Amino acid sequence: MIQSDKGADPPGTDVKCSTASRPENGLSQILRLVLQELNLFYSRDVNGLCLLYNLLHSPWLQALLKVYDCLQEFKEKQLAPASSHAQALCYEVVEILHATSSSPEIQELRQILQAPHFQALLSAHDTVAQKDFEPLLPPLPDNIPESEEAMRIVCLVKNQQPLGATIKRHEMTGDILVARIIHGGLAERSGLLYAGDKLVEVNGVSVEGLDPEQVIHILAMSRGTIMFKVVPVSDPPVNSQKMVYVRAMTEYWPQEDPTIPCMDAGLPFQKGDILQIVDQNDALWWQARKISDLGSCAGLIPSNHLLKRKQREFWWSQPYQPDTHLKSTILTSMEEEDDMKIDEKCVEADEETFESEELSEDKEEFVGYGQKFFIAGFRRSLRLCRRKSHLSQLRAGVRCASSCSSSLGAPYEEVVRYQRRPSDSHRLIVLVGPSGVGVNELRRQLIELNPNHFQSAVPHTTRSKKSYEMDGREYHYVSKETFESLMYNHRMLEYGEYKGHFYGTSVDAVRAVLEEGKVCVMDLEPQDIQVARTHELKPYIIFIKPSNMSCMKRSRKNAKIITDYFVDMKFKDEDLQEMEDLAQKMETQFGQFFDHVIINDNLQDACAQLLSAVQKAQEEPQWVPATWVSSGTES
Ligand SMILES: Nc1ncnc2c1ncn2[C@@H]1O[C@H](COP(=O)(O)OP(=O)(O)OP(=O)(O)O)[C@@H](O)[C@H]1O
Repeated sequence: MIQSDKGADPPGTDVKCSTASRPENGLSQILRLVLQELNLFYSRDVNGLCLLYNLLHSPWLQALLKVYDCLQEFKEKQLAPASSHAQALCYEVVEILHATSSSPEIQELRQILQAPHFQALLSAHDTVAQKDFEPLLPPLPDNIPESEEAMRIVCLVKNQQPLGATIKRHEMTGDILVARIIHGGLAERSGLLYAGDKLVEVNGVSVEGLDPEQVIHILAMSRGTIMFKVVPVSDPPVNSQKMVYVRAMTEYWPQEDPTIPCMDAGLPFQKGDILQIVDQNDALWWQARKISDLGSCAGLIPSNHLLKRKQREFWWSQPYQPDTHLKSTILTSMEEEDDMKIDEKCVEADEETFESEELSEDKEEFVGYGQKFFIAGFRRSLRLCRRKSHLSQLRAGVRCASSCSSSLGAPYEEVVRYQRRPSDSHRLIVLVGPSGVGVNELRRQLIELNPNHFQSAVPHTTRSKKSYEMDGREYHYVSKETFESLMYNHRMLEYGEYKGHFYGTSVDAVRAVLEEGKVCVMDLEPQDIQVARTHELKPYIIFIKPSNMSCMKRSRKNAKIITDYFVDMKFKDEDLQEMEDLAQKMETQFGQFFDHVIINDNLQDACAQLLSAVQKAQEEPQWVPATWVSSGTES
């Protein structure tokens, strides 16, 4: 019907002319005319017209046709620069403006024209307009014999960047083959070289009979353009793997690995680095980038399987040391040292320092007393009691096992970006740091900022309740049997023994805070982090680190260290040194778990950083183990 009606176009309207060359007569114009005509039929109530009328009137169809018109118009336009010397023109204009009497508008225009980003834009424009592209590729040799039909000539311009390919010698034939093409490197971007291609010549030099090292030497000596003659691999590999992101749970230094196929192509990484794995085709060597440097070309890293094997070999090559992990080397020796120190401090303290037994215990346990208000969960750090308990021996054993297994555990942990939804529970905030660094101080300050939003978990104890205490406020008071059952059923995130009583924080106590819609903030010993790393709690681990010795001496001038004998002592140099050493060891051994690091120098700054980190943890996407997101299983 519309076709037959086309003949009824009003005179003077050329609907058959090119829609592209005359935009005013484009498709949307045609549509307008059709609608005008349909209008006539519509008023006569012709069947089905109403439907068609609505369809043609629909805004989306109108918009679509407009887009089509624009594209058609653009397609037929030959874009040419108005000037290929825009930058020179700009200088001229600036000169003229200088000579002109100055007004605010002229000054502003001069500033805009002279601004570096504007100059850079004009320079880029002129480069494109003049087609001034460097470097120029040399012409292909024209005397290629017919017998070399299966060959490919590849010219690459090196431009001070590595080629991004490795070579090897075929064990049987002795041929020099391209072993792998590095993602993002020059060779890959050219799309002309593939793993498996056989090298015949490099810059006109035959590689027959040469060692890979000799070929590499020729390549290294080459500047500018390199010409390869290759026999292409019959079946070029296709990388159809999806990108995987992992957290490095160990460190890797290619320079120290004699087994890496090409040391220069290796990607060094440290514990905790997030890596984007772009190629897992090789069972032994993967290709990866650091997410902090995604623009760079990929590097070689050992595959999961290979790195595990390396870890095992390294482990067995070490002389037997019964206590090589953090807790035993540092804390066991600290246990003895501390006992000595505490004795010294005890001798140093005068008698007036000792108060009545009950008051002393309160003071010892609750740092929160004497503050603006009482905050549950602020019994003094368990770190002191852990050092002196028989439980610590047991825990040391458990920790040794877990520490050993973690050093031999999966070297990469698959991670994904996780953004907490408003309906999800808050992530548990865990503060970790060497004793005395200010973990409790920062935790308390954070909670005091907004006690309705931030809260500690109420710990459990086996000691009896005092007259002024309330069950569930200072502690959950439980029997020794109940405590042990929680412990052995892995319901305690941390625990310790002090003066014959057990103390600890349970998963349920944390859950209770989270279920109230609050953010639970707790401190943990680094070796307890693994226990808290579950799908349910999704802990965000913040490492509180001491600053350097001179800064610490200044900032801790009036601070008090809390000792086992509840004598608040000033920090001595050796306390600060011990803190620094311990922080370093914690970072070396557990750095892979730290989501954020805060240097606690100026307390106010550190507290502001803590608040910002905690908000980011709850509101912004973060890397978390893939198992926390993809399934309901705990890891
Ligand atoms: N940035 C800082 N500047 C000055 N003093 C600080 C700073 N951070 C903490 N302090 C003080 O240092 C002392 C020890 O801090 P805190 O009790 O928080 O340490 P901790 O890391 O919890 O160690 P522990 O668990 O062994 O008690 C406290 O007196 C605290 O007020």
